[in-house]
Amino acid sequence: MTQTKIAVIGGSGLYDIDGLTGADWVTVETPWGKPSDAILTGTLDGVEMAFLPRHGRGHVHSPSSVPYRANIDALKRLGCTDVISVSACGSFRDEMAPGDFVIVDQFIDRTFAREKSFFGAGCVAHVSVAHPTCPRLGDACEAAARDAGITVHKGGTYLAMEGPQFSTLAESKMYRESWGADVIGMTNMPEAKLAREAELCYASVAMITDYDSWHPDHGEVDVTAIIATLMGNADKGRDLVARLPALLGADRAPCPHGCDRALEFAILTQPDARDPALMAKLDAVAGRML
Ligand SMILES: CSC[C@H]1O[C@H](OP(=O)(O)O)[C@H](O)[C@@H]1O
Ligand SMILES: Nc1ncnc2[nH]cnc12
Repeated sequence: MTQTKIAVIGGSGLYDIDGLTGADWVTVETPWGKPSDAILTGTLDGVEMAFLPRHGRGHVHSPSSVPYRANIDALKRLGCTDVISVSACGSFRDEMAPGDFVIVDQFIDRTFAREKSFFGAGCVAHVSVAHPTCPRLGDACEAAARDAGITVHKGGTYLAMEGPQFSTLAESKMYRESWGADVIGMTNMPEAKLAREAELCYASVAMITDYDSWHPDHGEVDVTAIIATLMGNADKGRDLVARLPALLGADRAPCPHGCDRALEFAILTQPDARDPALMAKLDAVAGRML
């Protein structure tokens, strides 16, 4: 058993959470640069929590400029075991309506202007992301959403686009009709891949704000409409997060899906061929293996 420490990465509209005992914003330095912001730490129902606003307070970072590696490293460095992403998303399905939540379990990664791995020349590693989210953590998020009276859909494919512009109508239709995506956003990749490399359980809660641009009855997505829906969604997101500690508990058994052991056979570079400078940067992410 290890001690549970739940990290929440808050997306657009979610810049803090309430009710933490001993709440403190802590600054964390990482070898990958500065995280998006300081991290709000404290306990909730006796469980340790860490909250990081993905875009920073005041919404400073665009989806492409979010320091994804620093964010995941900082959460690992703080001892987090589980990461829950709470994100604003567009919907490609009639039944996934604005205001609903989707527990995402798959991704299509269309991002191209971001650092996607902690590893590289001097220490090569290949982790599996066939199942990029943790079912145990996803189940807890679903239960928390249901307890909070939120309309929640279990399972869905999230199309991660580069942005910051929204999709063209042709892209929107292609993602929905040909590619089978259910929701769209700009931030969960490479975040989910990096969490896997850092051996953290990762779950993604998509808070639906709009129908992107494909829906014949809803016109094209625009940010004013998104913001109107975002505020109500953020309150529901806070309610969901507040219910997680009681559901996950303070003592955590090893992940039954192996998220916490993802690096076990992943590092290919022989010990004597590894680059000492990169190895030093991997102290938190891969410390267990080094
Ligand atoms: C405010 S609309 C576009 C913006 O919102 C989402 O951010 P996040 O995933 O952090 O909630 C989307 O991915 C875009 O970054
Ligand atoms: N339609 C959309 N496309 C990309 N990111 C989004 N975030 C919220 N709605 C979105």
